Order: sequence, then C-alpha cells, then structure tokens
Amino acid sequence: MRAFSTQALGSVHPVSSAALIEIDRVTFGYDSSRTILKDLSLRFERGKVTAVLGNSGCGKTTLLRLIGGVHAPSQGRVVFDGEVIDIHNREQLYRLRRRLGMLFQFGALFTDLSVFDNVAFPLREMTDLPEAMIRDLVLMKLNAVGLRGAASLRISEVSGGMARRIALARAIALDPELIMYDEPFAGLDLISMGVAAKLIRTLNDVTGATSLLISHDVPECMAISDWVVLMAEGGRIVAQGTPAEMMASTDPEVRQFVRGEPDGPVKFHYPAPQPLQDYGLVSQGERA
Ligand SMILES: Nc1ncnc2c1ncn2[C@@H]1O[C@H](COP(=O)(O)OP(=O)(O)OP(=O)(O)O)[C@@H](O)[C@H]1O
Repeated sequence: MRAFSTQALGSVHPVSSAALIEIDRVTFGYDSSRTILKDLSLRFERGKVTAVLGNSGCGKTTLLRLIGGVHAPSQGRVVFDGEVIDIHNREQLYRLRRRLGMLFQFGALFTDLSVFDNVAFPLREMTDLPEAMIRDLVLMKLNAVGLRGAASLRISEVSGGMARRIALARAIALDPELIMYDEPFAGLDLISMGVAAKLIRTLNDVTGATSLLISHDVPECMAISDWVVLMAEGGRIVAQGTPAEMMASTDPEVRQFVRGEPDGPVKFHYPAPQPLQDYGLVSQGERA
C-alpha cells in the first residue's frame, strides 16, 4: 500500500473501536486454482461512507459477499461489530443480515409487484408488524427517496433512476446499520447519478448508518465519501485516504485511476502483438 495512505498525509483515521467492519488478513478464492483476494486487511468506520474503487474483476463484489456471509475466507476473519462472521452459524448469520441492507447492481426488484409491495417485501418477510404499520413504514421509506407518490406504480412503469431509488428504499426498509451498494451508479444518466449519490450521503447521515459502496464512478464517489479505498487485482490495496488526499496524490497508479487517464502503470491494452502484425499488414519476414 502507498505510504501516503493514512499517516503520511496527516489524516486522522478513527481509532480501531470505531470500525463496524473489519477485514482482517483475508484470503479467498472461489476455487483453489485462483486466489481473488490475498491477505486483505481493511476497516470500515462506523457512520461513514466508504467507497471501494477498483478496476473490473479486482474483487470488489467478492468483498461484499464475504461481508454478507455468502462466502467464508479461506484465511483470515471478517468481523462485524466485534463478531467474527461464521457462515456455518445460521442463527448468527440471520441476526447479522437483519442489520444489513444491500443494494445490488441492477436493483433486482420484483417486476410483477408494485413499487409499494417491493418496499414492503422485507418488512413482511422479516417482521410480524401489522399491515397498517408496514404501510406507514413503506411510505416513509419511499418519501425518503422522493417516491411516495409512485407507490402504486408497477416496476415496469418506472425509469432506471427511479428503480434504483426504489431498490434503495427497499434496502433501508429494516433500518440497517450497514448499507452496502454494489455499483449504485451503473447505467444511470448524469442527473440520476447525481440524485443517487446525494441520496446515499443523505440516508447515511439521517439514519446514522454505515455505508459501503463499490463503484467505478470516481467523481460520484469522491463527492459523497468520507474515505476512499483504491483496490487492484488480487485485492491489493493501492492506496486509501480522504477524497481530497486521493485526488491530490502524485502516485502514478492513483492518478491514473482517479483522473481516468487511459495509460499509466495499468495499461489500457491487454498484452497483444503489434497491431500491423495482427491485422496481417506485415509480411512473414518482417514478423520474424
Ligand atoms: N461465483 C463465482 N465463481 C467463480 N469466480 C467468480 C465468481 N464471482 C466472481 N468470480 C471471479 O472473481 C473475480 C473477482 O470478481 P468480482 O465480481 O468480485 O470483481 P469486481 O471487482 O466486483 O468486478 P466488477 O467491477 O466488474 O463487478 C473475477 O475474476 C470473477 O470472474
């Protein structure tokens, strides 16, 4: 990890007890032939919005799955509010998941249900609340995302940006302490992206939750996060810091990523023969 990541730039990273989630020397692979995350350590601070940025395939979604207890690390520990997650302990998993809201990449709404019923779904599944109370809660959550007036619409009638906000209302239905967002801005136009970003920040602050988002969208993440982690292949942490620290970094790898420069330490092109050679525009002799 780059030296500037924490102390060198003088930022005050909260003390250890402030971490809601701790990734402690975690190694994981979907099968034994390939390690996806290698000896990864990270902390997600309580009450903060943390963004994990990184190129496609570096293991960001995998990290969320480990926190959600979908998979277990082959080495190391994932600690949620002081409890080591044990995916074989069903009672613990149920209890921890109850405290967690997840917004998936493409919303994953039930298209045959209304907006209202989508948001009501976790409340009906996970609680014994009377229907009148569920109604109030659903309308409150929809109000929080600006869509109370859309409660009776079918999912097929709403735009992509609205769908994302409905999914967000559903993710916060049970007042989670941790909200995890998987690519919350993917496929949104610029305005919807701005709305979604502001909403993530507002909900975090209003509800006192801890938010963790993984994304490729650098400007949105920089605008709303307290802390930014740049991850690379194998779960290597390139750098982490406040958005201002990351933007001011002179490290070539960080600069390339946060400024979207096509070439730098991470090459745009996958290794390939010279173009002329590949297109058959040089003779056999020249090739040799
Ligand atoms: N269920 C799975 N089984 C086997 N391999 C998987 C599985 N899910 C992901 N992978 C592999 O693990 C690696 C990391 O995937 P992951 O989805 O965590 O990356 P990511 O950083 O979230 O990528 P993206 O930004 O494209 O969503 C990829 O090479 C992917 O092909």
